[in-house]
Amino acid sequence: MSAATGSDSGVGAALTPPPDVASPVRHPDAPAPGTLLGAHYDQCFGCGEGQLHGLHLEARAGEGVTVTAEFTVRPAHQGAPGLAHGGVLALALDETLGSLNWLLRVIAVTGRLETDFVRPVPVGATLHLEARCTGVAGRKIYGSAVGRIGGSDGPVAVRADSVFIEVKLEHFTKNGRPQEIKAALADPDQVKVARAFEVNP
Ligand SMILES: CCCCCCCC(=O)SCCNC(=O)CCNC(=O)[C@H](O)C(C)(C)COP(=O)(O)OP(=O)(O)OC[C@H]1O[C@@H](n2cnc3c(N)ncnc32)[C@H](O)[C@@H]1OP(=O)(O)O
Repeated sequence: MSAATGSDSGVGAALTPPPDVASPVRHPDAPAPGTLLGAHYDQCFGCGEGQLHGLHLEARAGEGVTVTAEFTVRPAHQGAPGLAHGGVLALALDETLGSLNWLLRVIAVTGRLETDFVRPVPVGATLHLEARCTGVAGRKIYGSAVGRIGGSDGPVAVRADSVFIEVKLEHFTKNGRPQEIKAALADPDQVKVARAFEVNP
């Protein structure tokens, strides 16, 4: 078997929802449209305030199962001189798509993320992201996101389609490094504990 085929290659793991896909259902307790979601975990590289060079991405609940988010590219995020690193842009898309799970109130992790890099994003630019859940099929949660430069009507810089897979809390408690898991679970703020793992509070 060649290295580019077989079950470990990811080839064939479709991003197209199956015919029996269900429309996503916004949880009744999801934050109202317009609400800032805040960081789900202060050490998250995507949104956490505790990460000096993190993206500090700010996501906001939208209508239905949609979110908007913003992040400003800083010098620490460069790939080529003066330009955002593609991996950082993929992270911004991943984090925004991951925020959708909070509106569904489902614990899920990224299984697949396919990204189009449409135009370069300079340092100092603010990327305006929009993500929407396009369907749910069993444990698979499908989503799409787009990032525009400078404003919600700015030119498209990046796009992504994703499949998140619903997991149990044990996904984190069994696989995460114990010291961080213990610290996160010990937070006296139960909402913070819930959000660190995106668990229904
Ligand atoms: C708290 C939230 C933080 C959010 C942060 C932002 C999001 C992230 O970056 S999360 C971190 C990055 N992601 C990860 O670390 C995930 C690592 N991967 C894993 O742990 C596992 O492969 C996992 C959990 C995704 C799937 O494993 P497992 O639970 O055994 O799935 P499995 O039972 O094989 O498959 C379940 C279904 O998902 C599908 N599936 C599994 N993996 C994929 C994939 N990569 N792509 C597409 N579909 C997939 C399967 O085909 C199957 O579909 P069906 O039900 O139709 O047969």
